[in-house]
Amino acid sequence: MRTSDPARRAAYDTLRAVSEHDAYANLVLPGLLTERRLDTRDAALATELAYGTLRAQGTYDAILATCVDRPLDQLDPEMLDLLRLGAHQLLATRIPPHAAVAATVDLAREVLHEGAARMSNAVLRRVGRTDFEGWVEQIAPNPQDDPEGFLALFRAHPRWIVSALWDSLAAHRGAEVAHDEIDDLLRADNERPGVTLVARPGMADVEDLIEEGAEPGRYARTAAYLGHGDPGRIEAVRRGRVAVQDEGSQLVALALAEAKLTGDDELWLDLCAGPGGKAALLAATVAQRGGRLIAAELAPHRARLVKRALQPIPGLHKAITADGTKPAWRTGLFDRVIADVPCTGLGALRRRPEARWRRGAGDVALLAETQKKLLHAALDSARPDGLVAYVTCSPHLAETRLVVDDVLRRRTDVARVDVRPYLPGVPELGDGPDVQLWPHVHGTDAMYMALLRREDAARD
Ligand SMILES: C[S@@+](CC[C@H](N)C(=O)[O-])C[C@H]1O[C@@H](n2cnc3c(N)ncnc32)[C@H](O)[C@@H]1O
Repeated sequence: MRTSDPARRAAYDTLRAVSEHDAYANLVLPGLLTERRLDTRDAALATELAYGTLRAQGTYDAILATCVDRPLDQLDPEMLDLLRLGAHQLLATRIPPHAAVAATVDLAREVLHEGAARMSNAVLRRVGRTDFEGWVEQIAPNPQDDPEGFLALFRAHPRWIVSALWDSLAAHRGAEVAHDEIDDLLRADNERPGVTLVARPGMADVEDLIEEGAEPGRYARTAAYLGHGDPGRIEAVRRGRVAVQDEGSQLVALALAEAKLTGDDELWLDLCAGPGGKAALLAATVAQRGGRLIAAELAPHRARLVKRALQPIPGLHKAITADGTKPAWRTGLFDRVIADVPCTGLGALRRRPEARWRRGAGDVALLAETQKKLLHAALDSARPDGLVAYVTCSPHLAETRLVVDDVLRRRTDVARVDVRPYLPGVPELGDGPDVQLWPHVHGTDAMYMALLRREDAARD
């Protein structure tokens, strides 16, 4: 591949892989950067351009729709990606407008043809006539009349997501706070998070990571922040004693591990384990108590990742490929169970730049059905007095509180446990008993956790 502009070319190729093959930008781009040996500066530019363009794609499309003389779905998809990349440079970077247009026109000539170069020149000149705020003024609804519609365009989130996040903020933090904070939350979704490390209990210490230049985590005793450093340079990461893991994920796993339990405490289950981040943290923790973890995962390729994640952890843990809704083990077997269920991922939008445009409101109901089945199965798998953590990386009420409420309405053998005492030092956890973490408040992904105790009674 010959190009005079490796950063823009890598960004463009990432956009194409995402649009054409449903690829994940955070998996594609690092591979391209390594394969093409981009230097640090170009790699940083390519990352900013690819992630920034993908994050704000819906807003750029709304702007481009007013600058192109036909519906956007009638453009070649290559042309559309190119225009989005150009719009991002014009509206959200410090690249001078003439350079943004010229670089995109050159790229059009290189990857498409002369006609595309002419078209991108004409369209981007129209885009560049006003700045981002100017465009918002022209095409966004009035914030007083339609605050959700305004924020959807201004903060580049689909409207249904703005609405779901707002509802969840209101339910957990009150209507007034939600009104004041929704913009902070959406803004936090648009910021690339730094790298957080987990020092797996009994295998590494946060102090060792501080010596490597990391800062101690705010809340989890296992967490350290590496900023935008490369975790691969740390020996303990290469050996699996330390891994990359959001602090919210660490907190919910540790809360389950710390919750008060009477009786045996040696057999734990992770019902939805892939790719294995929480499984590895829980396995290291139960190993310190002389116990073991069974980690189930439906997708065979993800079960292989779980197996790999568990390999360095001391103890006799096991990764199995299994459908958690149809347990392959006898009921009432486990002392502690985590059901970190498949969800829309609305709590981790800052990590996956394209994710917000991929999901639709219709996905939620379908996922909620699976989530309920998995929670029933998790409860059935726990022994009497055993504990179950229901966890999602989405704050959507229909995937969190409403799932738990629905499952509990149908059973007489479950009690709710207040999670908050097991998150010591974490502020602003609401009225309980469940907890919702927030990127703009806690600096973590928006993890949700409900804690349930299985009681000795029959299901309805
Ligand atoms: C949110 S992810 C789990 C993340 C994981 N706990 C971690 O910390 O790395 C949910 C996982 O559940 C898996 N899954 C979906 N349906 C399942 C089922 N019926 N049984 C077991 N796993 C399932 C998905 O493939 C996905 O890997």
